[in-house]
Amino acid sequence: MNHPVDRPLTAIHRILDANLDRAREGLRIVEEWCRFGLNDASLTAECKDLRQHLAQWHTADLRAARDTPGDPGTDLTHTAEMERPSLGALLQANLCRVQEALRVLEEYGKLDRPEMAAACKQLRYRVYALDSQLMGRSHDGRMHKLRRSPLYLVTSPHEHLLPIVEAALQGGLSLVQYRDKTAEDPTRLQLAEKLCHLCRRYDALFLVNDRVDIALAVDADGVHLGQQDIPIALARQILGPSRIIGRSTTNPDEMQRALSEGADYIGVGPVYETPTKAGKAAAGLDYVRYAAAHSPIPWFAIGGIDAENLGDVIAAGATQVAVVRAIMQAQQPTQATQALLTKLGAGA
Ligand SMILES: Cc1ncc(COP(=O)(O)OP(=O)(O)O)c(N)n1
Ligand SMILES: Cc1nc(C(=O)O)sc1CCOP(=O)(O)O
Ligand SMILES: [Mg+2]
Repeated sequence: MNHPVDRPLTAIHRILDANLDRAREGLRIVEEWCRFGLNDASLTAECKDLRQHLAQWHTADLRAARDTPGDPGTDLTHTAEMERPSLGALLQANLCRVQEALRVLEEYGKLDRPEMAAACKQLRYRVYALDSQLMGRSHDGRMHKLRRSPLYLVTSPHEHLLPIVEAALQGGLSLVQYRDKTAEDPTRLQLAEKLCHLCRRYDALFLVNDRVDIALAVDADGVHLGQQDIPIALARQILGPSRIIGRSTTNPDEMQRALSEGADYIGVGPVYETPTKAGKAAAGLDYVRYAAAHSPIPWFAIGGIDAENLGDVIAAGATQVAVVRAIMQAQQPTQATQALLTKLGAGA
């Protein structure tokens, strides 16, 4: 065996050659999903541009250093590479591969071609941004965000709807549902689109109440369906596998059905009677305790919850709550959001 210090430049060239290939292959795999799975022109263009930037550095001298038969690593395969339990896992593995390859190019590039090393550092930051954009939109990525959202704002119609939601986002909110039971469809569509963009800017999830068609039209992260809305399986068929579907439940039977139908999360309520949903009897804290003991999926206590009674809801076992008036009617939505988040143990 030749010691690498005997021929360091050839070895470095082999490392650069292999990692330029590795990074581009990983990008191509991600690009195919952006193009054919998501139909997303801008993510597809970003992957392609990254690949083309890398191609510029893959010069003939690096290719000439390749020695595949003499490479002891070609037979080494980790079992994790043979198993991809989900699309999310496949994309994540390839994004990690690209990031690792870029880091290798950056480090070894410093020894031989510093300009390429500096360029690869910038490309790595772009891949991180791609990662968060893309994984934020897979089912795994969306569910990860949902689990990390202790507070869920369900909106009500308001002349200052967008500024209120933005104020709440500034207070740390990361999950929003557009709920409007009375507006005409063109208004709903327009508001849903604006809210969706706003939420994206703050890296928050955006769901639409009741309306699968509007959720799809604005490319929302999901939909919330009540007991009177369409079956979850049908919504899944329309929305595809990556979006979140929530279901309202008021008692253990409804919870059980929501679970067997494949809900991603459930609403648990109304905890207290509320004018926002007038006429619906309270399910009470007993049902919150039941959910705490039995729900295997994320669940949000909802109905009449405010800063005053939140402590009781938390004491009954809730770690995630949904509110309408406590934010929509607050004098200062940013501070109201922060106060609720602090009580939920997630304040700034
Ligand atoms: C998080 C959350 N939970 C429950 C509901 C209520 O949904 P639904 O029973 O369909 O009633 P409407 O909101 O459509 O009046 C919800 N929207 N969000
Ligand atoms: C929209 C909604 N759904 C409920 C349910 O129990 O399913 S309670 C509710 C209204 C919650 O509004 P507020 O926070 O203003 O009381
Ligand atoms: Mg509904």
